Amino acid sequence: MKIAVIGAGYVGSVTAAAFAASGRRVTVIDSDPRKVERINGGRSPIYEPGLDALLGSVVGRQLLTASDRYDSISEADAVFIAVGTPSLPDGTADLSYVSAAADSIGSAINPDRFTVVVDKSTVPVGTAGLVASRIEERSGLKRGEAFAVASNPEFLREGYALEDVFYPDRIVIGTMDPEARRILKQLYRPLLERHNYSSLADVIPQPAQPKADTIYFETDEGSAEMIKYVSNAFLAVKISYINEVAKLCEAIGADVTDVAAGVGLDSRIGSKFLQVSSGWSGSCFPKDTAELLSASRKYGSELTVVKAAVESNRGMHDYCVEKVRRRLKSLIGKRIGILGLTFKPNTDDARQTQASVIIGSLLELGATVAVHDPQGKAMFQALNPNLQVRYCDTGEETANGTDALLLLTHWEEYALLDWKAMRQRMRTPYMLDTRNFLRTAPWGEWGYEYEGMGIGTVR
Ligand SMILES: NC(=O)c1ccc[n+]([C@@H]2O[C@H](COP(=O)([O-])OP(=O)(O)OC[C@H]3O[C@@H](n4cnc5c(N)ncnc54)[C@H](O)[C@@H]3O)[C@@H](O)[C@H]2O)c1
Ligand SMILES: O=c1ccn([C@@H]2O[C@H](COP(=O)(O)OP(=O)(O)O[C@H]3O[C@H](CO)[C@@H](O)[C@H](O)[C@H]3O)[C@@H](O)[C@H]2O)c(=O)[nH]1
Repeated sequence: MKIAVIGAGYVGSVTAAAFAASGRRVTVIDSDPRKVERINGGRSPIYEPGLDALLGSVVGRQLLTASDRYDSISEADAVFIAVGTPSLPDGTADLSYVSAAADSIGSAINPDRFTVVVDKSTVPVGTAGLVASRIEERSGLKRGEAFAVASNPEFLREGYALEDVFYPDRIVIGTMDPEARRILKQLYRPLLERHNYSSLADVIPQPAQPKADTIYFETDEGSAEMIKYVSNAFLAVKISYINEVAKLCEAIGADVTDVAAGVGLDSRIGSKFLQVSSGWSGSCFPKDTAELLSASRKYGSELTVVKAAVESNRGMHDYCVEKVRRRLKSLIGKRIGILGLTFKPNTDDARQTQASVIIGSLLELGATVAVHDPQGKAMFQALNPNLQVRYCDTGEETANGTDALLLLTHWEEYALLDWKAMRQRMRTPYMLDTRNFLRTAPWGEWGYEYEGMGIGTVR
């Protein structure tokens, strides 16, 4: 079977590599020639643990090539669309990249063979129909005859993308076309059965925990498209809930870590996504909650729970700034060090990260800010040209002369810093750990004033 994947970003490059590792011949198409060149050189276009080695292996075995041309579409049994769907200013999803990809597929599709076009991008209900009409317009073909369209949302998490694509909880397929269902089931069989993995054992990660079998779930296009948004919004609501509980724990005199652990022991609730933070962020939750909310309003059925989570989340960013302001009295002329610019560890993705909001507020309140991130500096700098901050090469340098350090992202590298020595670099030894990541260290002994999140003084 031959596959084409359009878009070599966080989803497309991982998807393409996983299909190639399961024995398919894959072409990944991207309009950015730098990404194409990197992949053809056997290197990852993004920072994602394990992806360099996997791409090196499948490119080396000639199972995967990259191109900026669409020629390979004419030979593909399945074409996956994995281009970006960022937010427009009104919160709705920008479908211009998906539309452009559909047009290019329409121009290149082979009328003499059946092709299933699969939407892996996160898109609103109805987009499968839009993709089909654009292909019909360009090609003169009829949906259901020479081609079909399916929705196959992706659920991978950045930083764990390989584990998530090789051992997913579920694969959701949205199409009522029987031929498309047959092709996709055949395509996913090696990943479902995990039988090809042994030959690539050196480049496919072992899951941290034993993984249950993957559920293969078939439905219609619209329901599949909806499943993706509802899943992301559900997770965002869950985090917002525990973050609000953290604030209450501080006020009432309880410890949110224990509260979350105890609550999560109920198997109906589960322990995942109950980690307190300065708020959820990144390239998915903010845009996907915005699109879902906007769709719910359009159809007169506003999802007020999601609306509350979005508002609460912004409040969480502000709460962190307020904690620092309260401790330092005023921020005018104060020097703040920020550890972590990405929305979570093990990624270089700095799109819509909470760090940009928090830093913006600190600067507005008169502070000067020094920042560090192990991987996210380049993207953060490119996306936030107006934030006047000093970029540091190390965590140690970030601490120099500061009145407060804020740990925003729990990179493992920050656990390894010599915190005792870091204290000597600071002007005022105040540390706000927004993830409760380093809370067990002997901060008092080292002369710090340490604050976590949601750790109230027990009365
Ligand atoms: N990032 C994630 O963790 C994640 C997880 C699940 C789902 N998603 C969804 O998957 C989609 C892709 O997200 P991403 O983070 O991989 O985006 P991305 O921006 O990292 O990658 C998109 C790629 O598509 C390329 N591209 C855009 N238009 C093109 C065209 N017409 N032809 C060829 N290439 C084109 C871009 O150059 C870019 O490399 C989004 O809808 C997103 O919501 C993302
Ligand atoms: O207990 C938690 C878990 C996460 N977060 C934060 O929530 C955000 C999102 O985290 P995560 O979901 O791990 O990252 P993503 O890579 O954005 O993955 C989400 O978004 C993807 C894109 O749609 C989906 O594919 C994934 O299933 C979904 O988890 C980040 O800011 C995290 O720091 C918390 O604050 N507490």
